Amino acid sequence: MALLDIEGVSVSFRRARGWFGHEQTYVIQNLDLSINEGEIMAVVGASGSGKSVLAQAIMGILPANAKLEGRISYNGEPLTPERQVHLRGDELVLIPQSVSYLDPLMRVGRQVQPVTRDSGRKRGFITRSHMKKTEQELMERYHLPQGTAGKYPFELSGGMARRVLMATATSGQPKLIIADEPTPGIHPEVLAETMKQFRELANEGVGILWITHDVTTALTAADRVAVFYAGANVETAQVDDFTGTGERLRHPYTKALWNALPQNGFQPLPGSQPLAGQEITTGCSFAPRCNAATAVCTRERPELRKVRGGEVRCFYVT
Ligand SMILES: Nc1ncnc2c1ncn2[C@@H]1O[C@H](COP(=O)(O)OP(=O)(O)OP(=O)(O)O)[C@@H](O)[C@H]1O
Ligand code: NI
Repeated sequence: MALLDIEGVSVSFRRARGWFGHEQTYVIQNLDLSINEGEIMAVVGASGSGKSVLAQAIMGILPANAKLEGRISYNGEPLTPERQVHLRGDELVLIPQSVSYLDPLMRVGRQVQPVTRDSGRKRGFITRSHMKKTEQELMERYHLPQGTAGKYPFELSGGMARRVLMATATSGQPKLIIADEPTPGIHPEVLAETMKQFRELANEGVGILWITHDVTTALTAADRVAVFYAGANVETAQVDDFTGTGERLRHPYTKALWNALPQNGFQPLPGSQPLAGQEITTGCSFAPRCNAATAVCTRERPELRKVRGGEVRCFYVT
């Protein structure tokens, strides 16, 4: 049983249209994805492919105008809004894409919990010893300069803020971490630290969903890589599949992503990702850019199927 199981999940936003009308725009379509205990699953995909929206859906923090369909299970049971509230910030944590998730009016030290939780500590009531412990931890474990705990978020540099977010998320006893990396990437040093900490946590059994737009980075630390295209996961590959000219990769989009990397010859993929639409796409969302597409690809939507130890959403991959 997977730690997190996402089955047939779609997310749409309700937007005003004209004077009185509304329309639903689908940004995630029939997504299937699972994360096991102790596994780092990287999610890669172009900007706007729905990665952060998926993170919000799992955490239960989608905006009010969003509609979620499908099933998300955690530990074998449906992840209901009640369970999300109960688990959030505890077993289930988010390292958000932007620092704007930190409370701008609260000193950093109050937003980070020390590793050993003070028993009976109540929210809002922070003792001097708590602040001291937090300060020490920020310095030792997260390499932040002395005095960080007393600062406000706006006083932090990008790299420092990232470390604080990491500290906030990992200081309890998380079982599932959703890490949404900022675009463009984070400071290489902070990234290296983060990846090391993720691996340690994964070794302890924590499942990690690691959202990044950068394939090269994903490959350095992940176990599996889920590739998003226009709101759907087109492939789940093993890290080892990314090799050579991409002959072990399954989906044409994953191959194109791989071959577009500077070290693989910078071969660009013509065209662009389709925009979010009013309805779930009938055909394959990649068909307009695919050399191998046939009539069936624009007519029918391929299901995710298991191929060579991975998963792919394409009729023709063998
Ligand atoms: N609150 C919202 N209301 C309406 N549309 C939204 C909202 N939030 C996100 N979207 C749309 O959903 C789509 C997916 O956005 P998302 O932020 O998940 O992309 P992403 O894959 O995380 O991109 P990036 O790599 O740039 O972070 C985009 O088209 C975006 O405009
Ligand atoms: Ni994002």
